[in-house]
Parts: sequence; C-alpha cells; structure tokens
Amino acid sequence: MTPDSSNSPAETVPLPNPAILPTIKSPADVKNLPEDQLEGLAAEVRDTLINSLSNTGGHLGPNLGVVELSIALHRVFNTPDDKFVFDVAHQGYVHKMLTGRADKIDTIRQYKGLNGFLLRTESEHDCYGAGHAGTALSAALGMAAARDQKKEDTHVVAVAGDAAFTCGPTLEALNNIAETTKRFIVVLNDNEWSIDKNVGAIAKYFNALQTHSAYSAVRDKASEFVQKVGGESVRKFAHKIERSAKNLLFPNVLFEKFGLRYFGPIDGHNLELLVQTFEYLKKQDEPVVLHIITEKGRGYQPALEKPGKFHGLGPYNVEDGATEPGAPTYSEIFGRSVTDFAKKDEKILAVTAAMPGGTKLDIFKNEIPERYYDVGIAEEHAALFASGLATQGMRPFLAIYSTFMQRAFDMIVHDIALQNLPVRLCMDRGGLSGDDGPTHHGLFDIGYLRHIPGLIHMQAKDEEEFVDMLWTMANYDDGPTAIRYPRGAGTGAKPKAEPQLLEIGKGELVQSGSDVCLIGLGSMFEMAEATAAELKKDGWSVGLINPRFIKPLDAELILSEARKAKVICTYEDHVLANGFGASIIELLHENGITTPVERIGWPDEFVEHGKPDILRANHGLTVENALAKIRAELPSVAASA
Ligand SMILES: Cc1ncc(C[n+]2csc(CCOP(=O)(O)OP(=O)(O)O)c2C)c(N)n1
Ligand SMILES: CC(=O)[C@@H](O)[C@H](O)COP(=O)(O)O
Ligand SMILES: [Mg+2]
Repeated sequence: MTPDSSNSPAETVPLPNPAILPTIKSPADVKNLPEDQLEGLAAEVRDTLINSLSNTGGHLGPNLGVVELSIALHRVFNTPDDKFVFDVAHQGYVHKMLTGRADKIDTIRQYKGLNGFLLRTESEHDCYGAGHAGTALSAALGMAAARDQKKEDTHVVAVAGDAAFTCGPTLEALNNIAETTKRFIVVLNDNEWSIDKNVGAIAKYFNALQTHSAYSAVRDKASEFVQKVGGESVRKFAHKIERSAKNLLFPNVLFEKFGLRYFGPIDGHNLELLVQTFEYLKKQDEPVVLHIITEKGRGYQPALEKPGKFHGLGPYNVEDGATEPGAPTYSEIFGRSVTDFAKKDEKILAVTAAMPGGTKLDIFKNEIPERYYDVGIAEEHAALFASGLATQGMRPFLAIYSTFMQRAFDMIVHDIALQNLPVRLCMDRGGLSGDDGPTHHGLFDIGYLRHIPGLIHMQAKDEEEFVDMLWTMANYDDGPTAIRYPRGAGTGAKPKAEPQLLEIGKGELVQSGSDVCLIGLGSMFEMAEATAAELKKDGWSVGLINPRFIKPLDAELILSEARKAKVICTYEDHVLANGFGASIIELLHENGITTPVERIGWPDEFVEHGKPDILRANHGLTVENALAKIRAELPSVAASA
C-alpha cells in the first residue's frame, strides 16, 4: 500500500497567504488553528523544509514523511505535559517547528544552531534526546511507568520508524509494555525504508500487513468514513476501525501477541484521520499501537525517487536535488577494497547493521550479493553473527560506525575477543562526525577497545596506508582486529596497485629528532606533521612518528624517540580521557620516562555539533595550540640556535 498521493498537501494544497507558520509560536497555536487551515500549514512546513535544508543539509526525507503526523500529535496532545518520544529523533524537525523553533530551522545542524536531533536542553517540549535508533519505546515506557507511580494522567506517545523495529531494544520494550502500564501509545511510522530499504522478517511482516487486501479495505473504509462523517462521530468512527480490524485481520497480529491493541494500517498523510484516531486512542485504557503508512520524502520528487540519498544529506540544489560530488571518502575506499579482496578470497564476507550506503558496503552488495549480510539496525546481533561466522573459518568484515559500535561492546569483549575470533571490526566515522553532533561523534572507541586483551586496533595516516591496513586485517586470522577511520576524505594519498602487509605493532618513524617527539595518530598525523615543520623553523630537532597501531603500541620505537625528547606531544581525533595519548603516558610511566607529555584531542565532555573546523578551533585541536603547548615546555632559546 502506498499512501494516497492524490491528497498530498504538497501537491494539491497551495501555500497559504498570508503564511501560517510564522504565527505558530507554540503547540497551542496548532490547536487553535481553524481545521481548514491545517493542510495549508502542512504544505508550508514542507515547503520550508525543502528550501531551508537545501542550504543546511539535514534529514529531509524522514521529516517530509512526518509532517501530518507531527501536526496531528500537537493538535491532540499537550506537550510538555504529554510526552512524545521520537526514535532516533532525526524526524523531529517538524516537532521543533511546531514548538516555537520555526524561525530557527535555517540554523539546524549549524554551530550554535538547532541540533539535528532532539536534545533535552533545547526545549521543554523535547522530553528525550536521541540520535541512536531503538531507544524510544523503552524510554517512553519508563516515562509512562513514572507517570503511573505519580498517579498522573498524562499521555506518552512513542514514535518509531519501521526500521527501529529491527532493533533489539525495541523488541525488549515490546516484551515489557503490557505488564508495565495500561496507558501507552506506540506509533509505528512505516515507510518501508531504513536509511536504505528496510530488511528482515519484521519488515516483510509489516509489508504483508500493508498489502493484505483486508487491511486495504479497512483503510479505504476509514478514509471514506472520515470524508463523509468528518468530526461528527469520533467514537463511532474509531469503533468502526477497531471492529473492522478485529474482524478482518490476521488472527496472530504480532502486536496483539505482545499485549498491545493494534490499529491500522492507516494513511499517515491523512491529517483528519490521524487527528480523529489519536482522539480515540488517547481514551483507551490499554496500550495501543497505531500503524501508519507514510512516504519518506513526501512532497519532493527527488527525495521520493531516492529515499536513501535524501534520508540525510548535505546541501543540495532545490530544483533537482543534485549534490556536489566530493573526493573519494574513506568509506568508499573501504567498500571498494574489501570487495576487491573478497573477489580473490571467498572466505571474506561483509556484514552491515543497516548502513550499506553509509559504510559503502553497498559496493560489496552489488558485486558479491551472496556474501553480503545486512542484519538491520542490530549492532549487537551483527557482532554476534560475525563471531559465529569466524568460528567457521570465515573472514568477516563488520562495518559499523564507531558511535553505533558502542552498542556491541559486550559482544566484542565476551563473544569476539575472549574467544579470540578473527572478526574484522571496521569503525567508520572514527573521530568527529561534525554536523550530527554528540550522538554521532566517534570519539570513544579507543577508550572502549584499548583495554580488551588481545584486540589489535589501528588507524591509518592516509588512504594509501588505510588499504594496507585493511589488507593486513584480511590476512590476519589469529584474533580480532579493529580499524577506525574518519568521516569523509583524507589526504587523498592514492592506494598502491597491490596493497602491502604491515607488521602488527610496528609504527613508522617518519623522522628522528632529539628535542621534540610528535606522535600523530591517523587523521591527526597531518597536524603533527605541520607542527613539526613549524618547530623545525624554530631550529628544534623534531622526531615524528606515525604510530599506526593503537594496540599493540610500538613500544620500542616510541620509547627510543621519547627518551631523547624534552617534550612529547600526541595527537588524536578522540577524547583525551582513556585515549591514545593516555596510553602513551602509561607506556612512558611504566618505563620510567618523566618527559612532559602534551596531548591534542577532544576534552572530557560531549562535543557539540557544527562544522569540524569550527569545533577543532574551539577545542584546541589546532597546530597553533599544539605549538603553544610544546613551546611552553621548551627552553626559550632553540637548542641549535
Ligand atoms: C544504533 C543505530 N544504528 C544505526 C543508526 C543509523 N540510522 C539512523 S536513522 C536509520 C534508519 C531509521 O529508519 P526508520 O526507523 O524506519 O525511520 P525513517 O527514517 O524511515 O523514518 C538508521 C539506520 C542509528 N541512528 N542508530
Ligand atoms: C540519523 C543517522 O544516524 C544517520 O542518518 C546519520 O545522520 C548519518 O550520518 P552520515 O552522513 O555520517 O552517514
Ligand atoms: Mg522507515
């Protein structure tokens, strides 16, 4: 079933004149709006999103899909007393616009502007922050239980996409709802897409619900009914949906087995139907799930044609949705390389947790589909699955963003490292994510991996070395390996025609020096190199190390350079707490070296969103700051002067 496009406000409703959106300062204004202006508001919200995000970038498709849903929710419920918990919260832009932030939508994802997800600190209407998938039902259930404890009678609504139902936490929450509360609304926003096409048995099940003729009949009757009766008899209407659903549908509807009364599927772009349905659902004294069918990208043709691209993107040309091509990214080089390796080695398999486009494993998927696995938004399962593959002599490459790999920490410890299984953990977006902000920065993986016995962890200084590292991982069967690599492109260093095996635990001495020892990890090597050039101009003898391995460290190399130096400086795109520099300090301490160590990296705080250059400058990840710190430790006259 696709929603009925003939009633798409963006296609049929002219933009209101005068504009309505500037008058919406709070949800009360949505409630007070005459009913016949609601669709005009929806059209205006869409138009604003399409134009504004063409400059800032952002999650366009998901938000175009929830315009009517967001309006209906604010029409019926009362935030901040009632709570809306949006899963991932990448679809929260419309909610932001309806809760007093419409005039700031052009600042979204910009430094000091609106965050691209929901932050509890941004508005009293944002009761829960997110960015990772699968958290909404559990968190909302906690809020409902707290409300019951306090004997209040507010409403809690969890809004989750179809792909969020592939997440373990969502299923764990479902298992727990019926015995926890009687007053709880789940909205399943089903557009058949994750970032890429949604996968798995649950996606198939939702699809079957949509396409089953009985459900279509219910949908048609519901729409017909609203058209004919309008607001006249909400109760009668709702009972009709309910009775029809009960009588006509599969006896074993998944949600009914979990103890939630199931309603739908209904057209999630039919505002009147949504409003009336919520009016009915809020009166129920049992947990309910409302299944709505929406279109990702509704109202903008380029987004409808390419839901994956328009899930989340940078600036685009509003006329045709075109984006600027960029230099090959680390992800692209990763996808290309692993696919090429796999063509020569049939034991190589690729595993993604719902991110074929982001990780560029879509290259593997297209060329070797039989050895490609997308397990859905299920990082824990993905890691366990990869461990199982490895027990059977396979060579799995598991590509997950660093921030999402946090989900699989226990699996990495208990199921991969403890069993010494050669799973290749490929941590994309290792380092600052930028526009997406704190939920997406990959700034913790050194900390959560470096204490795991036997785990090899590395980061390349450029793309050429990156491919050598991937090749080294492909050929290493003695235990788990991990690699972190940043978002976007690096220096542009061209990979060799034939990749080279690297010696495990061996760093690269780029130049030896006797005054200063600079150790620049991965993408931060460039900054160390630039610092070295400046210090050389001052007349200092500068050692420069590309460590390659975070674990095991090349202790021999690092100690031999460190012993000569008056000051050491480490560089990392990671928090300093329990990071790479911390591991160098430990190494030096264990070997009795007391030379001062300066560290360049992120502070012990959640770093805000914004362009990487701005954030780096604000937090001292600059050559200037490194020079200032190093010079402060050096005698005032250069040794050779
Ligand atoms: C734990 C985790 N893994 C992966 C992601 C990346 N991610 C963000 S949104 C998304 C798809 C969400 O699809 P769905 O829930 O159906 O919502 P839609 O965008 O279709 O509205 C994915 C995979 C994430 N945010 N969190
Ligand atoms: C919502 C989400 O988690 C993703 O859409 C994320 O915003 C993608 O970021 P990248 O652009 O780094 O793939
Ligand atoms: Mg979806």
